Amino acid sequence: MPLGVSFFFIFKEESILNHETIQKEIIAAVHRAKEDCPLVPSITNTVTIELVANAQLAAGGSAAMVYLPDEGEAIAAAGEAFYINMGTLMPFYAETLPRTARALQEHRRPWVLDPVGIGIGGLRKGLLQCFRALPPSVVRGNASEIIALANLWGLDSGVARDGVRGVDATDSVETARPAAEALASFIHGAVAVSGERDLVTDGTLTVRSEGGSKLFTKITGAGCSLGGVTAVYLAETSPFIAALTAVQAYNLAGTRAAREAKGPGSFTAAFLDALYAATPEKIAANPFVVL
Ligand SMILES: Nc1ncnc2c1ncn2[C@@H]1O[C@H](COP(=O)(O)OP(=O)(O)OP(=O)(O)O)[C@@H](O)[C@H]1O
Ligand SMILES: Cc1ncsc1CCO
Ligand SMILES: [Mg+2]
Repeated sequence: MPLGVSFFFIFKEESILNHETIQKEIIAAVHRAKEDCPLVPSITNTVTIELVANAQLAAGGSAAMVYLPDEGEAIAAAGEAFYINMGTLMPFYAETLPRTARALQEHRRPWVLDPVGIGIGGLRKGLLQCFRALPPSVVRGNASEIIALANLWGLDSGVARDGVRGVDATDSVETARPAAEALASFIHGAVAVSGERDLVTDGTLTVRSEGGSKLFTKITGAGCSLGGVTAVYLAETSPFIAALTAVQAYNLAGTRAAREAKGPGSFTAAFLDALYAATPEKIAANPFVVL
């Protein structure tokens, strides 16, 4: 092989993420989260706040939930990554969320946005418009939320309408792929779309992760807590690997929990146990396909 050609192959192998290199990065991220116990604060909804904190602890992180503007600012600087979930807005969030997002930008802290309930009201819309100029590192949502956010930010989502109804999805994950890729490119980060099969993209590289359980749709907060766990891994690795690691952990733990659960109540407990017990190697070995 001429020297130029072999150099090309070596360069290609080292610089391009493939299935094997992605698995290695997932393993490293899970190890580091458990070793470092990063502080990952959240401003999240009041419905699922406890599940978010418990899932973050199970992944190895340290959780801290705040509501007030000055506390959001202060803890944004103290934390290593951050999670903002728009589920249950209150009037003072008009001040808390922009001030926290500005502090995150100033201190160069990566953060995850879950645009829950996009489309419900004016404050939510205004705050999400404000985040266009203060972008997160990862957007995590169900298919309808991802399509709606791409449309709100004027990106080419591939779907003109948005099918959000309350906080649940009415679109398929595959339908949201163009919106997810456009959003990920726009934020120079990653987007995770949840559903029966999850999609994770950095705008160029798109991966589909399999597993989980239908029982996830019978509890509230599986998606919210997935966002919180993504933020834990974001303290340790790139947006794309963080988003995929969390998705892989959820699909593995969800599959295992469903084997023992009798219904939504026992599923939630079995899921937290399985998330806590999930090894880096098993998380990386959960089935995923590079599309
Ligand atoms: N039909 C399904 N089969 C398997 N796993 C699923 C299914 N639907 C959702 N999940 C999993 O459930 C988790 C949450 O995804 P979901 O799309 O329900 O989020 P969400 O609608 O934002 O949830 P919430 O707003 O209640 O927190 C993800 O890990 C996803 O893979
Ligand atoms: C049910 C619900 N309502 C507002 S936030 C939330 C949690 C799921 O997104
Ligand atoms: Mg949700």
